[in-house]
Amino acid sequence: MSGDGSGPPGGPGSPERIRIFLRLRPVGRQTGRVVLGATEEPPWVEFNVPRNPAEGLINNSRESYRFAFDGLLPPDAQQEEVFERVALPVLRSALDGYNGTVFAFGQTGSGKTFTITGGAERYADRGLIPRALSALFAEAAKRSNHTYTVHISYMEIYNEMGFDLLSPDREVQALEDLPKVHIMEDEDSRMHYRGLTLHRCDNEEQALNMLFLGDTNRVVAETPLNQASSRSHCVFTLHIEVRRAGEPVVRRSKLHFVDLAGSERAGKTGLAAHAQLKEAKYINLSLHFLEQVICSLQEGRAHVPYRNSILTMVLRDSLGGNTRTVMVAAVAPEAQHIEESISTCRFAQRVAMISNRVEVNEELDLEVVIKRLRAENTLLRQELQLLRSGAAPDSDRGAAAGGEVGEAEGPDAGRGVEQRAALTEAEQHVLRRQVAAFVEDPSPDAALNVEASMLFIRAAFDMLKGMFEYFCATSPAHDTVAEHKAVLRERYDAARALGAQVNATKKRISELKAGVEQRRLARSMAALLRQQQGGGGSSGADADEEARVAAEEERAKGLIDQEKAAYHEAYSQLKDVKAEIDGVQAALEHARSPWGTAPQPAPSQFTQQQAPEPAQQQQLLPAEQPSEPPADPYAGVDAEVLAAAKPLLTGNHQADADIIKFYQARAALLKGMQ
Ligand SMILES: Nc1ncnc2c1ncn2[C@@H]1O[C@H](COP(=O)(O)OP(=O)(O)OP(=O)(O)O)[C@@H](O)[C@H]1O
Repeated sequence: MSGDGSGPPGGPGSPERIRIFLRLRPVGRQTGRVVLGATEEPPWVEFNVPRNPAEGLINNSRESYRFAFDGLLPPDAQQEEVFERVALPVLRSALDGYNGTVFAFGQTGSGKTFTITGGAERYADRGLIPRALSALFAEAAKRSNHTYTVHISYMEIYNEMGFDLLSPDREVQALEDLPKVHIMEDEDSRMHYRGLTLHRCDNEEQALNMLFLGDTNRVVAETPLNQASSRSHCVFTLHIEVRRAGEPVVRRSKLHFVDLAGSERAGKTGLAAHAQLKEAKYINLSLHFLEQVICSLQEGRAHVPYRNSILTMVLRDSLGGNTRTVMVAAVAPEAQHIEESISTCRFAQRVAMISNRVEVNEELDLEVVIKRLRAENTLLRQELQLLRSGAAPDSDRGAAAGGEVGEAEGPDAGRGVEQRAALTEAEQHVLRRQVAAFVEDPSPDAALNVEASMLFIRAAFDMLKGMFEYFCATSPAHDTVAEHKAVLRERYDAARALGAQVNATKKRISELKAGVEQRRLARSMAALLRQQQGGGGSSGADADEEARVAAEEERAKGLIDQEKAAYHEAYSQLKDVKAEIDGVQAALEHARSPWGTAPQPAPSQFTQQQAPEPAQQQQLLPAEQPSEPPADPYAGVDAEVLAAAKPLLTGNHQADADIIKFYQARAALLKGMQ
C-alpha cells in the first residue's frame, strides 16, 4: 500500500484497489497505546493491548496489532489536508467521467461526520463535501472548453428505509414527512432511486444551500458517546455531466460521499430507550450486511449479497463495481475504544483487498447527434432541391406556383417557389429575421438556412448586401475614406489643370521658337537672293530692316523666356501636387484597411467621381524638359548639304540645326531654279 491514489485511473476497466486511510480523532491525553508509523512505507498504525492475567494468560507482556494503510491522517491533520489527500483525486477523476465514492466508517463518535461534512464551529473545519463543492465549481470554470451540468441528491437510510433529504419544500421536516425513496434494480443491475429528486446546481452557493438543507433534515440524536450522533447512513451524491465543445459524447459520473452511522454496541454505549435500541439494531444489521458483502468480494465468491440491505444496494457500484472508491476508517484513539478501533482497522484491511474496475462513463450524446443529423439532413434536402430546380427544364418544374414555403417533404417540394417573381411580404419578414439572427450569431457554426430556392437565396443575398452597404456608409472608417477621396479628387483636378498649363506653355514655346526660326530662314534666303542678283552692300533701307528684325527677335526671345519661366513654375507645382496625391493615396489605403479582406465597398458608393487610375496619373506629367537632342544630329541630312554646311557648324545644337536647315533650303531653292 502506498501513495494517496492521486493519479488517474489506470485505463479502461482496469482493476483498482479500494484505498484506505486511517483518521484518528484528537484526544486530550496520549495513552501510548496507539503508535503510528506515519513515515514508513506503507504507513501503519499499531495498537498495544495489555494481556489480561485474569483470563489465564501467562505473562503481562503487551500484545500488539499492526495495520497498514494507504495513508494516515493523525489527530492533528487539518481538514484541508484530508480533503487534498482523500477526496480531491476522486473529485478530479469524477470531472473526467469516472464514478467515485468516499465513505467514512468507524465507531460512533470517532469523527466520520466531522470528516465528511465538517464541524460547524469554524470555517476551517469544513469537511470533504463543502470543500468538494468549492473545488468542483472552481475546477469546472477552469476547463473552459467543457460544459458541466451538476445535480445533487441527498439520501438518508434510516431503519432500513430510504428518505430524500432534499424534498422540494425547503422546510425542516419530520422524518415521516420526507419523501420515501425506493431503491430498485433494472435488468442490467443498474440502480434506480424512485422518489429521489436531483437538484440542478449551477454554482457553489446553490450547492452549499442544498447541503445545508439536507443536513438540517438528518436524523441526529444524543447518545452517551456523541452529543449529535448520526442515527442513519447518509449518501450525498454529485451527478456530474460533462460535454466537450464540438464532441458528440457526454460523460456522466456519480460521486458519492457516504457518512455511515456509527458501529456500536448497545451494551457498551448504554443505549436504553426502545427507539435507540431499534435504531442500533438496524444500524448494526446494515453494517453487518456491508461486512458480508465485503467478505464475499474479498474471498472472490460468485455470489455477493448486495440485496440484503438498502445500504449495500446503494454501494453496489462502489464496492466491486465501476467506481473509484476511498474509505476513511475513523478511530477514537482512547484506551477504552481500542477494541472498536482494532475492529474498524480489520474491516478496513478487508476493504483494501477489494478491486473495482474503473472505466469512464461515456456515451454518445444523442441530443447532439440528432441535432447534427437534422442539420445535415436539412442541408442535403436543400442541395437536392437546388439541384432539381437548377437542372430541371422550365416546363418540368411543376405547376405548384405559390406553393407552401418552409415545408419540403415531398419530392416536388419547393419547386413552385421558383415560378414567382418575388417573395411575399410575410416571407420577406421571416427571411429578414433569419438573416438578422445569422448576422448577430457570433458562433462559428452559425448557419443561414434559407429555403432551397433561388428566389430566397437571392433575396437573402440582397439583404446581406444592403446590411453591408449600410455598415460601410455608417462606419467611422467610411467617413475618413470619404474625406481622403474628396481631397484626392481635388488634387487630381489641380494636377489636371497644371498638366494642361504645362503642356500649353510647352506648345507656345515651340510655336515662338518656330516663328523665330522661320523669320531667320526668310531673312537668310532674301540675303542670298540679293547676293545672286548682284546686289552688293547694304542700303539704308536694309539697315532699318535689320534693326526691325533684331527688335522682333529680342521680343520673341523675351516671350520665350517668359513662357519658359511659366513652364518651370507650373511643372514644379505639378510635382508638388503629385507628391500630395501619393500621400493621400497611402492614407486612403490605410483608412480602408480595417475592412481587411472584406469585399470592397459597393461601386455605387464610391465610383460617382472615380479617381484616375495610376496609368492616367502618369499621363498627367509631361516630360520634364523639351525634347533632348537625337543621338546623331545629322542623321538623314543630304551629304552634299552637310558638306556645304560643315565648315560653318559651331557645335551648338540649336545653331547647327539652323545652319543645316538654311543649307537645305538653299539646296532646294537652287534645285527649283534649274
Ligand atoms: N478531527 C477532529 N478534530 C476536531 N474535532 C473532531 C474531530 N473528529 C471528531 N471531532 C469531534 O468529535 C465529535 C464526534 O464526531 P462526529 O460526530 O464526527 O463522529 P461520528 O463518527 O460521526 O459519530 P456518529 O457515528 O455518532 O454520528 C464531534 O463533536 C466532532 O466535532
